[in-house]
Amino acid sequence: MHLGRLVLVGVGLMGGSLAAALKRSHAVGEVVGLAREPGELARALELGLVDREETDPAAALACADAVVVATPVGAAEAVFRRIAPHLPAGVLVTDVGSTKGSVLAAARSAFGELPPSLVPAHPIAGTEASGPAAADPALFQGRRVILTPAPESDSGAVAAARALWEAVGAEVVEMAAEHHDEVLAATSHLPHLLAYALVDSLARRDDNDEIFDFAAGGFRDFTRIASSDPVMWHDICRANRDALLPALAGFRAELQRLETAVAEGDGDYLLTVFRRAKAARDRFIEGNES
Ligand SMILES: NC(=O)C1=CN([C@@H]2O[C@H](COP(=O)(O)OP(=O)(O)OC[C@H]3O[C@@H](n4cnc5c(N)ncnc54)[C@H](O)[C@@H]3O)[C@@H](O)[C@H]2O)C=CC1
Ligand SMILES: O=C(O)C(=O)Cc1ccc(O)cc1
Repeated sequence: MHLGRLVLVGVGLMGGSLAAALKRSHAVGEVVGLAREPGELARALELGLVDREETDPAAALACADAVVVATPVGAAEAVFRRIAPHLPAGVLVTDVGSTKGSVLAAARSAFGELPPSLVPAHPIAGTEASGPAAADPALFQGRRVILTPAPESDSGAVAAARALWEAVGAEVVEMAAEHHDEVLAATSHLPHLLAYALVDSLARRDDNDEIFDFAAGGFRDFTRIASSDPVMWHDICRANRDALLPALAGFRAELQRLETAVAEGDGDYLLTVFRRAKAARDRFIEGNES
């Protein structure tokens, strides 16, 4: 797989990492960053993540072989509207957003109908860091990327998206957007919301200095997740409301049951839950190490 020109909209952790990885594997000739205003991509240029900054979408998209949208998901519709009039037919459009139903809806609204060359993607790789300085060419190596093509998606475009992600070392799987959003609501969006809620609720206590002074490992792990980019997670929680609400309701019921067990001194229930959770985590780690 070789792309002559890749147009990147959003050159932060994800966009920057993809550009760096494609360059490292010699899978791309030129990376053009489409900026909102001149100078926006200065740092990305300095780091060699993009070769050229363009603010004019027509100039950026001329001769493009692929377009990757790597902005927070709330910006997707505005980005699609900006590129729509200048997108040559058949050019692959993909993204890295954490929610997929919202990206398909944004594209339908911006383009009028879904372009067959649009193949939404979600790399299950990342960190709490953001911005171009955090870009890492190895970020996708050995990680999964979920493609969520629509029925309208062209099979050639799906194959091109697959080849792009495989070129940076990812394992590509396909899934319906709705199923993706339900799975990720439970495994990613709910945990981030819980981490933000826990850290915020403790930080707002009067004795918060002492709480942070004596924070043991467990709380520290939650604080790492809660230091993720607030705008990005605000966008995700709004975009995936329909799947996140049932995940939250299910979790609230579980928490309620645990509260009852603590109140009633029901050690059997606590031990059952803790043992089951530990076994699940141990199995998960073992499966991911092999
Ligand atoms: N951070 C992570 O670990 C992961 C993030 N994602 C998804 O990747 C996407 C990007 O996330 P990050 O790279 O972490 O964020 P980031 O904050 O590092 O980068 C986002 C970039 O988009 C630019 N941007 C924002 N609005 C824009 C617009 N309207 N037009 C052009 N550029 C715009 C920002 O200037 C910034 O450079 C998000 O949709 C997120 O849900 C997916 C997997 C992992
Ligand atoms: O930093 C972490 O623990 C993450 O979970 C990174 C992450 C954030 C968002 C995604 O859509 C996928 C992965």
